[in-house]
Amino acid sequence: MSDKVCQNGNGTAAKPLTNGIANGVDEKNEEKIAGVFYNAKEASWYTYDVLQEIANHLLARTQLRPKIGIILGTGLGSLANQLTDADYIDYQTIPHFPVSTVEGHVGRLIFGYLKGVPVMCMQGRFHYYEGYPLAKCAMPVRVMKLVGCSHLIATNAAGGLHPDYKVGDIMLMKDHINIMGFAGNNPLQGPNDSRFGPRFPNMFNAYDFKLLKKAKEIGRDIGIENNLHEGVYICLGGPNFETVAELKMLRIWGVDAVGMSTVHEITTAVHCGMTCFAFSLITNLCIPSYDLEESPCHEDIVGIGKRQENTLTELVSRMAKHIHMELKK
Ligand SMILES: O=P(O)(O)O[C@H]1O[C@H](CO)[C@@H](O)[C@H]1O
Ligand SMILES: Nc1nc2[nH]cnc2c(=O)[nH]1
Repeated sequence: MSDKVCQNGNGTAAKPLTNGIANGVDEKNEEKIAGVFYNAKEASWYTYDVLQEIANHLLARTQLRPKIGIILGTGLGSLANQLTDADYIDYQTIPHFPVSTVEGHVGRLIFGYLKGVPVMCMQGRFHYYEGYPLAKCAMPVRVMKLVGCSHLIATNAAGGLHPDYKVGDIMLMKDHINIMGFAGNNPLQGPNDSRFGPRFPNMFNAYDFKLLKKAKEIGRDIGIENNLHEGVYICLGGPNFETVAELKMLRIWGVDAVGMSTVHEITTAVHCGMTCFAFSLITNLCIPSYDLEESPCHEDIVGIGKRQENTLTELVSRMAKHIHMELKK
């Protein structure tokens, strides 16, 4: 057994997390968080009017009018350090906004310029396992739309199931499996407000084919083509990582990377007509074997994101630049 903090998957000692959060619960926000646990009704509370109120609040706090929304996944938050002339808006200060409770998710919105392109960036997302209903997890996507974003770039940390994947590789998402939706849990559940989109949205081209092609081109330009893949992502509810039997099943299903986010965000974005691009940073390998000494651990996962900051910044900023130029045409 090695002496790394988290080797055996039995959980790590509770550590103080970022922005004052300890053991996953910020004392100041404990009441707010406790109030949302398992309260699915709250999801449908985010009506068009409430979301418009949030969007108006944000627009009053920044001069920027970005067309591109970015969601930074676990450990990928440092990409936000590259934003210039930025307005930082903590989630706690936004009316009706949840708070981030996970290490590696700072919990603020940033309006700024990414290599000259105006963007709206979530430095920290919301997960189902935090106790938020899926519609609430994905709610900021609708806010992005109401703020004026036509495009979404979503990033995540994920376990690599495909046998060719290595830690640090990037998997461009070409599709996903909405397994939580299979079980009747979907962010679009409940009354449909057609101002956002249709009752029965089509997910056929959820991940924009042209953007996918552009990302591969950029991958070649920045010399990461050998570490760049295209694959299928699945979001499980978490927070536990997978059993060996589950990994075996996911492989049979054609899953290449496994995580606990993104699918409900993309579903919501597609529903409201946004063009989506997403990728997974492969932070650990999901090897379906009982003979392994190591199992995934959140602290390691956060670390991989930080390590890949430069590459990820290059990819995201070049994609943003490309979208920006296309929108100008
Ligand atoms: O999907 P993101 O937020 O990138 O984070 C992934 O990494 C965390 C587990 O370490 C989980 O939250 C999982 O979803
Ligand atoms: N479910 C899941 N989420 C992850 N996020 C990062 N790695 C993993 C993983 O192996 N499994």
